Amino acid sequence: MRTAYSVETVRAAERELMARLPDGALMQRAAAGLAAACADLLGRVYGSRIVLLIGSGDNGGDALYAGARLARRGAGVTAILLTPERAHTGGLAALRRAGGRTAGVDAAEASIERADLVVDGIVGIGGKGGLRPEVAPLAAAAARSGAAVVAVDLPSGVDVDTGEVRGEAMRADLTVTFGTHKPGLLIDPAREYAGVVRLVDIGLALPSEAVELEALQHADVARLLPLPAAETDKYRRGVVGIAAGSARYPGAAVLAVAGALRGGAGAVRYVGPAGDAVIARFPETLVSDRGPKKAGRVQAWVVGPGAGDDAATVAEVLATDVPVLIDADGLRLADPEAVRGRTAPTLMTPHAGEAAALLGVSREEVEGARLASVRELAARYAAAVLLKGSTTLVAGAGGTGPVRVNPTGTSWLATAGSGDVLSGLTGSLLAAGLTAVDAASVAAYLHGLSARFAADGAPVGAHDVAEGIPGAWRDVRG
Ligand SMILES: NC(=O)C1=CN([C@@H]2O[C@H](COP(=O)(O)OP(=O)(O)OC[C@H]3O[C@@H](n4cnc5c(N)ncnc54)[C@H](O)[C@@H]3O)[C@@H](O)[C@H]2O)[C@@H](O)CC1
Repeated sequence: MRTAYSVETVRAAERELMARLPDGALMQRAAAGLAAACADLLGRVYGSRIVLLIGSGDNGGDALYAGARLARRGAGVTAILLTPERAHTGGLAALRRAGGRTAGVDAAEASIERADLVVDGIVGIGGKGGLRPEVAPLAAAAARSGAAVVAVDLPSGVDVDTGEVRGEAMRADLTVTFGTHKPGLLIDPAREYAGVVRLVDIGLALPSEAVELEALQHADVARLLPLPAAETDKYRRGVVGIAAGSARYPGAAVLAVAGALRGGAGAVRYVGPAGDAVIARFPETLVSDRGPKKAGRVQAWVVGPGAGDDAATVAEVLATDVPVLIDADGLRLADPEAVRGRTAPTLMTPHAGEAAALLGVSREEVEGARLASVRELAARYAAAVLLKGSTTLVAGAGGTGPVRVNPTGTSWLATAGSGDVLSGLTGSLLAAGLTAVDAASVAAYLHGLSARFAADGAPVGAHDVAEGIPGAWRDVRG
């Protein structure tokens, strides 16, 4: 499991470790890791031209010490001191001893233009707000120059704890982060500014109860996949009910069933007006037109994809005492009191637009503040929430505790119907007995992986994503 911690937790762990180490030892660990990552990126250090952008804090100190190490290996290193009187004293002395030069902001753009590598040591976890106006042009110059950009700890200008980007920020090809990932490195829009993230172990001891974000990896997902035992039957594997589709949107029903058939439940029951379309495509589906209550036993329901205005079905499903996933139209039709009052687990799966409507804010606000939005929805509805998008997030009911971030997402998934496939897949995992948070995060993982495999660099349709799910399972199980 990859984890991320808040600045507060990182700072506390740093203080604890610093008290036990000689002065400056921690910064040397960080600088050594940073210099090694820069050297790997450059390939050849000797003769390379490196520009360091140096702010007023320890983040600049890391960059200066790393610059000194690279200068000793024959790189031409120029440090641009953005606030010369406040640059890290020890780091500056080390750079000068190693033959590095310093320059003021006036010389910065010309140096950046000729550089092979630009190191962003402007701010790290102590940064507040976007880049200052006088520094913003340097970010643009770095982006123009063709030099590789390495951010120290995190790209300057992004919000480390939330992934929000409220002003100008550096865009890095590589971010070398220390001790642990930070939320801003895993959540869009900031994640996009970070490029590839390399974690350098500096010996921090971080308490597991303070985890802010979790990103499942292959091994975690493999452990959570429901596998049929030797003596099982379809009912013991779980039956998932899909209440979806309408005369107008029969395709949503077909796609949700397509996802559900690949999620590990023993049987898929479909309830709604699109039974003929579903049976034509998937004859193994148990179809009923008698409404959720009379459809027969299910262990979890999916309600909402393509549901149009059928509020009665949504209410009927919410009144059951099994786990319920509410998606798409269902989110609009569900009575918030009925959701909050449920005793069995509830999982809501909005995209940013649907989340915005539920929260009464704009879509841009949700996209700019995903972590806060998913927690807020989970708190308001006392339900688990999967917020779809460029980084899909999953919060547990109530919104406290670690939020899961899906690492397999791909923009190829931004295609009509892919959410219907996800809802069916997730419902199937719920029926098979996974918790709401596990079902949502495992489904998002498989769904993203499947889309990557199916796309392989070309557009995919939602049905391709559904068909690729077994391949994603096999890949995860190794
Ligand atoms: N504490 C430690 O032991 C370690 C810290 N390390 C490094 O130290 C960094 C944190 O250092 P600091 O706490 O000194 O904080 P930073 O270096 O991140 O920034 C603090 C300084 O930046 C200024 N500032 C804040 N926002 C700004 C903005 N938007 N534009 C320009 N200036 C801004 C502040 O006035 C302050 O002087 C970490 O990110 C990491 O790189 C590493 O060396 C590992 C060890």
